[in-house]
Amino acid sequence: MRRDEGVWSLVERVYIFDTTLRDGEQSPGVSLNVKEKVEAARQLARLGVDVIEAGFPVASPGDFNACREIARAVRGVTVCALARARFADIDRAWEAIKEAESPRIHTFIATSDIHLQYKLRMTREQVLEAAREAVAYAKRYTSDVEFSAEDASRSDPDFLCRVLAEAIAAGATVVNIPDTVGYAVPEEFGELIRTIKEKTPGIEKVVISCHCHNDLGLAVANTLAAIRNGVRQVEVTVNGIGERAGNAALEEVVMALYARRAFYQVTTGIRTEEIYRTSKLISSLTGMPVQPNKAIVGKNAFAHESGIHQDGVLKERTTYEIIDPAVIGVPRSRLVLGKHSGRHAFRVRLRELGYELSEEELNAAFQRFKELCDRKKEITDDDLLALVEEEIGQVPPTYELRYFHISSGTTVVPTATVALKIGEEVKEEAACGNGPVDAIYKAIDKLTGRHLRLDSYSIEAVTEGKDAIGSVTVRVTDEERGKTYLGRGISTDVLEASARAYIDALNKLAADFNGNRSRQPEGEV
Ligand SMILES: CC(=O)SCCNC(=O)CCNC(=O)[C@H](O)C(C)(C)COP(=O)(O)OP(=O)(O)OC[C@H]1O[C@@H](n2cnc3c(N)ncnc32)[C@H](O)[C@@H]1OP(=O)(O)O
Ligand SMILES: CC(C)C(=O)C(=O)O
Ligand SMILES: [Mg+2]
Repeated sequence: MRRDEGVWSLVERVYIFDTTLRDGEQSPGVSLNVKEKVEAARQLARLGVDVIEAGFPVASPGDFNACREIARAVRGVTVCALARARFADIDRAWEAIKEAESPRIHTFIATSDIHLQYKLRMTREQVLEAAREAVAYAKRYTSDVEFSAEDASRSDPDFLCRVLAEAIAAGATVVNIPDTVGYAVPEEFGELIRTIKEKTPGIEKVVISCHCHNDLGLAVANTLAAIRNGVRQVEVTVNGIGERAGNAALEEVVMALYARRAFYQVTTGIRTEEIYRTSKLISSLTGMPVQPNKAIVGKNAFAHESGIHQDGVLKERTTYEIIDPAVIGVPRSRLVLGKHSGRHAFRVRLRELGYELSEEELNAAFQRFKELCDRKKEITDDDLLALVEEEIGQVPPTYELRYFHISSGTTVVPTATVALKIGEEVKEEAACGNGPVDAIYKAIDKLTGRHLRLDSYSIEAVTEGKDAIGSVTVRVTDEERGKTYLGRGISTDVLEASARAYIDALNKLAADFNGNRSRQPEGEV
């Protein structure tokens, strides 16, 4: 709890208890060093969480040091450390966080019969006693003591309420109700909170908290159900990381309360514009990538791929977005150009790239774009640039590539069959060559009746990845007329790009011949 809030005012404010550095670090494979934990804690404070659970100091010297450094470094937020219901754990926890501006000891013990019988090997009476003693012992160190009834959702509610009452009587200021194994479902969990409120003496004096795990994918739903029933502290982690399937995701809970504030009628102290940055930082520190379709912070959370949605968003963002991405610190939504996109989004992206195309040019470029989409998963800006440059740089085509076929390999003579549309006719020719490109060019020569000298041929990948677009540039000379032409072709298939480049040069030659090289700069020969 922040100092300036005073102690436990029960206004309609939901306190955000971040356990990324404790339960989040319990994610298999995650281990943060002291420096990384301090960096994360500073960002959590910037985000505006109320409590940072910094670690479990008895677990290791590293965790102890991390808690101590966080307690020293971070201000304006409560720093909390976890301890079993054992004096030695509590001593260690206090030692680690005592320099915090606002320290909290969080002690816990399980209350379900299954945990009592098999794990703790304790009777109910012993657990009651341990809870009471642990809270009272922690209370000697600090006024801010949280008690958790581990596996509360699988506990006998009457016994659970008795334990909570003991903890409150011993001085707990927050009682936490964990759904430790993610077993609860929302209606049931909400009901449990109601029962606790009705049946636990002293409950009105403390903040009720919940801590939900995601084993059934219900951690956020259960947390929201708990809030609806009176919980005013929620234990969450950034990106939902944590033991097994993780914990309730901070960003999802916070943004559900934000987006549906009229429904929930509660607020948090989170600076939502820091959410995206925090998610990125935690992902990079923990090495746990955020799945693209993750709510709020996934790469696709504000990306629109289909034409109808893109058109809607361009006309009015709220048609397909319930949250303005700027609110969580993402500058704007992304229109992803792909095979489901339409002309509106295509035109807008080209405009952003500096191209204002005529309707005719746009339609031609759009058709090429759709063909490209069938071959390439994601169309990048570089792809678009290459495509549009080629499209608008074109002269009226005398020759159009219809198809080609290649037979090539180490033991055969490369042979190409090429079909061109010339005027209204489609003609086909075959030729052999030194290699597949040579064979294609010879077949094109046969079809056009022109014999150009190939002065240079170069190829480069204009985009990245295995499905990159290849750009071929050829320089050819019409020896009869002593003129040289540049041709450029692009495609994900380098042979097709080669054919297109050669045909581009031939079209320039033909246009020159016919006196209608309208769009080519003078001198580019
Ligand atoms: C639901 C949760 O997330 S709880 C937090 C889980 N986090 C962690 O466990 C991470 C840090 N843990 C550790 O580093 C170690 O487990 C330690 C240092 C805490 C303990 O290590 P060890 O002493 O070797 O014990 P170990 O972990 O094998 O067993 C746990 C012991 O604690 C007992 N225990 C478990 N929870 C509690 C509790 N809340 N209060 C008191 N005792 C408890 C168990 O019954 C067991 O006792 P036993 O040794 O008498 O059988
Ligand atoms: C320590 C407690 C709060 C916990 O992490 C759990 O029960 O899941
Ligand atoms: Mg947990």
